[in-house]
Amino acid sequence: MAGAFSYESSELDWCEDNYRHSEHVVEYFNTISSFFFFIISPIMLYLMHPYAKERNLAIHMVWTMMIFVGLFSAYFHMTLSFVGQMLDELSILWVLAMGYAVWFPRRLFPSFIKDRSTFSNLVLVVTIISTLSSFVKPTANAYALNCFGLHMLYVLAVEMRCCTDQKALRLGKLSVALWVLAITCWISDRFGCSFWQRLNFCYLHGIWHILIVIAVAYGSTLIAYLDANYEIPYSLPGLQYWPCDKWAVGLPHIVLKGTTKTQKRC
Ligand SMILES: CCCCCCCC/C=C\CCCCCCCC(=O)N[C@@H](CO)[C@H](O)/C=C/CCCCCCCCCCCCC
Ligand SMILES: [Ca+2]
Ligand SMILES: [Zn+2]
Repeated sequence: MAGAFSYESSELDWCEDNYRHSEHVVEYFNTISSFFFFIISPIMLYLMHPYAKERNLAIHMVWTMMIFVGLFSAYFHMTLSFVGQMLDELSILWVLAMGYAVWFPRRLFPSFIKDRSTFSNLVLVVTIISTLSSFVKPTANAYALNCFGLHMLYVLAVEMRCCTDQKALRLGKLSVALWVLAITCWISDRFGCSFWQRLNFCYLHGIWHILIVIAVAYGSTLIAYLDANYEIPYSLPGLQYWPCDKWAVGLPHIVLKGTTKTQKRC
């Protein structure tokens, strides 16, 4: 058991040279880049609050758990231990499950599912089974997680088919572009390491960390915006960018221009 905590007990080893910058941190840049999750997650929690308050406070679980993804990712790259790998992968699985439970469009539910709470229970059962099966062949977990990423892209594409809202379309294109860039870095680091070592540039996995957290911020805001239009249309949801809506770059969030629960009660 103690072996599972020991340095380099994971079968995974990313392209970055081990112990290059510190004798205590196996992959330095991969560890440092995981801290991006700590920067983006609290900002997203703050920006999502008006929408979550109106829709369901459980939505905050997604970005709260992303803080743990960052923590476990940093621990994994610092040690490359088996426990670090499992914590990193299982925390991603549970964030994805949370995202599906709160945002999966109601009209795409399987016909035998009546409401969101039954759907969430189904997601919970599937996630518990996946958690247990992740110990069978741990090296396959990352690929399975990326398949969920592909499924999310499919759900987004289905939802955007009839969309004419220019701001949402732009956000959709940006999310997909960021995801493509991120996954290219992840695959290149995994399978093209000897090439990158020859160029003395072994930082693609760290760049993946930065790109994927921004892709998730963009993609999840878009899904949340489509959800708000469907579930709380009276609140007149709109899309804006933080810190300044006029800038070409920034973090997207939902603004509610119509009535809200508190206003309705008055
Ligand atoms: C309708 C469903 C909506 C769900 C929205 C939920 C959003 C949260 C999704 C995912 C969190 C991703 C976190 C990535 C953490 C990276 C840590 C890491 O690098 N781990 C690696 C080892 O260090 C590991 O090998 C990585 C495994 C692959 C993880 C793949 C996750 C899928 C990401 C999907 C993101 C889609 C973005 C949206 C684009 C439109
Ligand atoms: Ca390495
Ligand atoms: Zn990583």
